[in-house]
Order: sequence, then C-alpha cells, then structure tokens
Amino acid sequence: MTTPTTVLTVAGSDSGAGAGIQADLKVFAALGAYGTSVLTAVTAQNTRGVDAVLPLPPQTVSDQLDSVLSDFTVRAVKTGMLGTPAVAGAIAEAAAAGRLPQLVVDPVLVATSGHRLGVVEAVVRLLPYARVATPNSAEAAALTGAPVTGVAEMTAAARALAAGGAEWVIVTGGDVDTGDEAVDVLHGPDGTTVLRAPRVPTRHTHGTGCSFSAATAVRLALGDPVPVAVAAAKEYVTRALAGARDWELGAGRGPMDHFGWSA
Ligand SMILES: Nc1ncnc2c1ncn2[C@@H]1O[C@H](COP(=O)(O)OP(=O)(O)OP(=O)(O)O)[C@@H](O)[C@H]1O
Ligand SMILES: Cc1ncc(COP(=O)(O)O)c(N)n1
Repeated sequence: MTTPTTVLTVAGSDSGAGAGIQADLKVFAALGAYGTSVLTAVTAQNTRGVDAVLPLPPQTVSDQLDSVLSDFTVRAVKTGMLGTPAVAGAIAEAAAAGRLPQLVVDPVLVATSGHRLGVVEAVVRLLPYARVATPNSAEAAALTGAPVTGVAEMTAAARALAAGGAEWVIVTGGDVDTGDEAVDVLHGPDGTTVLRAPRVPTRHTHGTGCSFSAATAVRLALGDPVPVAVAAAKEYVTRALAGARDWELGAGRGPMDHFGWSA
C-alpha cells in the first residue's frame, strides 16, 4: 500500500488561477504531493487585478480544517491569504493545538496588482507557529515597520521577524532591485544565508510568492531540512518563471509554467 505525501493549503481562491489555492494545488501536484485545501476567501481575480473579495466565515474555515485533518495525515501546511483577523484566529487556534505540522506562513497582505488581501494583525497571530515564514520585501516592511529595499534591510527584517516568533524566515526579493539576480535572505537557528538565482526577465510573475511557499511546504513534507527545502523551492520557481517567460495568457501579470510545459 502506498500513501502519497499529503500537504494542505489554507488560502484564498484566485479565479484566474495564477495565485492562491489554485497555484498551490498545481505546485503540490507538480512536485509529487497530494494536495488538500481549505478556502479562506473567494476572490474575483485575473491577471490584471482583483475585482472583488468575499471572506468566508471563520466557522466555514474551521469546518474545512476539521474535515481535512480528521481524514488525512497531513505532513505540512501552508497558509496564504487569511482574509480577516477572525479567520486568522481560527487558523491560529488550530496551530496552537498542534494540528498544523511544518507550518509555512506566506504573509499575504497585498496582491501584485496592489489590491489589499490581508491585514498585519491577522498575520502576526500566526507567525509564532510558523516553521518558516516567507514574506516578500513589502510584507517584511509592513510587519517590521522598517523599509526593505536592499539585501542589508532584507537581512535585518528576516532577523527581526525570527526574533518575533517564526523559527525560520525567508524574505523574498522578487521586487528588490538586485540587478540580474533574484535574491532572497534566509535566517534561522543555523544563521543567515543569502540565496541567489538568475532573474528571469518576464511580466508573468503572478503567484511567485504563493508558489514559492507551496513548494517549500512540499519539500518539508518530503523530509528536507528548511535550508534545503527553500533552495529547492527557489529552483522550482526560477524554472517555472523561465517556462512562462513568453506565454501570452491574460493581458496583465500572467501565471507561471507550474508543470514545465515550456521547459
Ligand atoms: N523575475 C524573477 N526571476 C527569478 N526569480 C524571481 C523573480 N521574481 C520573483 N522571483 C523569486 O520568486 C520567489 C517569490 O518571491 P517574490 O518576492 O516575488 O514573492 P511575492 O512578491 O510574494 O510574489 P507574488 O506577490 O508575486 O506572489 C523568490 O524566490 C524570488 O526570488
Ligand atoms: C487569492 C490570492 N492569494 C494570494 C495572492 C498573492 O499573489 P500575487 O501577489 O502574485 O498577486 C493573490 N493575488 N490572490
């Protein structure tokens, strides 16, 4: 008998399917894990932006969590858009009860398009339970209250957020001007590491943060230590960005090549 490695995403729905729950499930499938999902909110969204958001009631989120966790042995969990502090509270309660193993918290606050998808107070509730938190530069700035525009500030933010709760923090630098490299800074019990990859020149960057955190969760579920998991996730995202580089899919910031169709 074989039990596929099972992971869970707790996130919002993106109707354009480049980010959110849909991206997470694609990443899980692409990397060989069985994906389960708990929806926190429904967004009307495409590559151009977010048109509407409907947060789900906290009880509906708890009910989904109970259904998944009572039937599947989940090896790792990632959270994305939480929607409201009340929903974050329901998820934090599950985390505090030890029900969310290997928790990867992607502190989704603002979509690439600029639409607000979450609030700092909600994310802060979950950070103490995170094995890994994956803020981008804007999220790291919002969470620490200090600007994050270069590698030194990314490092300071990663250290501050680790001191404030998460075991490991990787500040991702997709939007930081580091020339022809995309640079992320990881800080945790083993110290600080700078991860570098070639920057893919593309407008199809919708969902990079979601996909990075989802890939990290899969690798943790498969048994990788955190530094190995995030390095593998970065490689995956770089490949998926390169694959979709010349796609024409939507008029805005298009999705990535999650399955390596164009590799
Ligand atoms: N153009 C790019 N080329 C290579 N890697 C990139 C590029 N853009 C982002 N990345 C990488 O993607 C991962 C996610 O980081 P990013 O900072 O883009 O997250 P994000 O801003 O939360 O993403 P999004 O909000 O678009 O979902 C990081 O490893 C980052 O370095
Ligand atoms: C439902 C949902 N979750 C997360 C994001 C962030 O992704 P991005 O920053 O790439 O827009 C999003 N746009 N929609």
